[in-house]
Amino acid sequence: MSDPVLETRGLSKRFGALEASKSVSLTLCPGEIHALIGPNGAGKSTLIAQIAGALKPDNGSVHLCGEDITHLSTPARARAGLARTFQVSQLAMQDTVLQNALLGATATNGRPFRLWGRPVDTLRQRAQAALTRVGLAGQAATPVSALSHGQRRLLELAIALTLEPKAFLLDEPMAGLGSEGSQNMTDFLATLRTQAPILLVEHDMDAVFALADRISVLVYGEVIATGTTDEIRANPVVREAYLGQDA
Ligand SMILES: Nc1ncnc2c1ncn2[C@@H]1O[C@H](COP(=O)(O)OP(=O)(O)OP(=O)(O)O)[C@@H](O)[C@H]1O
Repeated sequence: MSDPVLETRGLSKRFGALEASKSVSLTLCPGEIHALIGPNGAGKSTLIAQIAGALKPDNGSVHLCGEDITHLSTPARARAGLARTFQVSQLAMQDTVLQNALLGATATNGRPFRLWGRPVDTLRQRAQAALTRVGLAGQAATPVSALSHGQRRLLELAIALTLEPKAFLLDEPMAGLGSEGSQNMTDFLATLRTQAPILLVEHDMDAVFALADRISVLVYGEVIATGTTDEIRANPVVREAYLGQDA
């Protein structure tokens, strides 16, 4: 297998007596979608926060394209090519779709709102290209508050795209979407992997099993299994701990 784009080595995090991450080692390889699943409270968001730089691990390290990025801040990791979308929407509701996308593009400058060093037109083109990619080019002048929930999720992905990422961290992109919205998002993510590999945290098992090349199962902060969709479906420990007998 080729070298991983993103790798965690022995990430550990405690909240008091609770071990929310127990020496988690994962890889994300070029072109793949690696899904991270597990019951509520298993530690998925805690792990994503450590990878994105929002939470400092007690032990372990995070590597992007072979570089140790554990010491970098969240914005520095984003500039290095780690694009994260959030479980809870963080869009600027009163601003337009294009303004929100531009914010993502300017963030790669390291100097939000100060566009020295990079022509504004280039940033605008990059933002517009990302909106076209997610199908929101026609809504560029629309305030975010007027978008549907599904469109807002797509805008979050457009902002991630403006970072020209090396890897995507997607935390529950299907959350709050109806079945049609989930299907649209599933179709979109299937195309997105050609741009950069995706570490996908998701509760929607239909989407996970449709999209993932590999799945890791987290239970009580520990990866209890990693494998292909067929291997995970057939794993008796996973069925017992999470998927149930019907999977
Ligand atoms: N800042 C914190 N302080 C104390 N405990 C925390 C903190 N953040 C998370 N936890 C605890 O760590 C455990 C893992 O939480 P986490 O949110 O990472 O799980 P999760 O798998 O993402 O859950 P969900 O699927 O419900 O989003 C939980 O028991 C949670 O209560």
